[in-house]
Amino acid sequence: MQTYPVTLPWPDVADTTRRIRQLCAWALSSGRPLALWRAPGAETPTLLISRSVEAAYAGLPPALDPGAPAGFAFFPFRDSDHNPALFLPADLLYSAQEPEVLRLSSDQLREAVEPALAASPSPTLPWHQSRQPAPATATKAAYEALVLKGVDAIRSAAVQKVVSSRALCRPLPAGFDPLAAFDMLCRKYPTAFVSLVSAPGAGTWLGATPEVLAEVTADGRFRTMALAGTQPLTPDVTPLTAIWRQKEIEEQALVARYIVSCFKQLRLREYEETGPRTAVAGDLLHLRTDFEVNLQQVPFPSLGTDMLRLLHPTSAVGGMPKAEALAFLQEHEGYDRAYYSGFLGPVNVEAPGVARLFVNLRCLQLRPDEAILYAGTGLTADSDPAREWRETELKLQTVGTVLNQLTVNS
Ligand SMILES: C=C(O[C@@H]1C=C(C(=O)O)C=C[C@H]1O)C(=O)O
Repeated sequence: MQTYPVTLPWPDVADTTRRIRQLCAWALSSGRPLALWRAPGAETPTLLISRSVEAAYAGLPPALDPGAPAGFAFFPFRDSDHNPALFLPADLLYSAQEPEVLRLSSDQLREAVEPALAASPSPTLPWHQSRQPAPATATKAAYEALVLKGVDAIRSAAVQKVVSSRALCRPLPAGFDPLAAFDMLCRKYPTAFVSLVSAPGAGTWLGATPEVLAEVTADGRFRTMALAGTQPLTPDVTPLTAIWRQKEIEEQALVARYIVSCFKQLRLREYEETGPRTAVAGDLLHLRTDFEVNLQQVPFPSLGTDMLRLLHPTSAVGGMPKAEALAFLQEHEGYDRAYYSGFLGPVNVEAPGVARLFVNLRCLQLRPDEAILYAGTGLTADSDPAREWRETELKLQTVGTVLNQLTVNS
């Protein structure tokens, strides 16, 4: 399908925020899925709308290959009928970098969207809702009991590492506006991948994640990272002064080793490994190792695709060994993670062959009157339940900040 740019006569002054709102209003009221995102370090967001949700149902994770279709991947933590894997085709693209231009895949879509450009969107938009009930939320006692079970499983050698998580339900402030919340996350977290995804069936998800799952860049590099270990960023503890405990060093090393084992499985030896270093993510610090492969120098044209399929879900969100850790979570975690700790991001949108996929962390799901927030912590044999609970509280604040401060429509 050919996407051609169309310059459309927008009826009013060049206000990209308003244009994004108009396009979202049209997509949502006509039952179409949308994804709005701002890449780390980018100045402006991109909006993608698909012709229908039926066109977005996906099986395997997307191919990271210049010839593959352009779209936005939105994959759940685990496959299930409740949380379909989606690859939203790039039928309509709008980038605030080119405010007068819409990229459309067909004349049909152009005819459908044109009248909407003159409409005045209402301040409250009909965001898509998940058909699933709200997930069970864990009390402090319940979460600490889960951590203890995880520690037992590690001590008995059933697993090496497991990442437990929980959901938290918070009321939405009156007049909460997801687009204003998205803008706020963009301003507050310039180095995060900030996203707002709304799709029939999957619901509406907002987040600001620090974790790259698989990236293929315009200059032919494949990148991924091992991110784990958490402590708060405070005036006394900065990336330069942070000290890590043995527990966090081991926990992060396991994630790095998992990535190396995926390269090994593909028999790739030519990767560069940098770190671990302390990295800032919002008000938190993590340990991070970066991995990079120069795709021009290795005989692996499908490395991005193969690595994506091997990596997800990584040991940073599931555990190790993968199958045993996932079985532990299925049995004991007690709620449906849905799209939390799945992955998301654009493929072949920026340019053919460029993909930016992130782990869906520091996110929330919007429901009519409430937000469901999600966070997890990597456990090892030395985990302290009260400390792990506090760590989830800190992580929940990253996206939770929009609920504290946003009460009016912008
Ligand atoms: C699971 C989460 O984060 C992951 C787990 C971390 C940890 O255990 O220290 C750190 C970064 C992420 O890889 C989350 O944010 O919910």
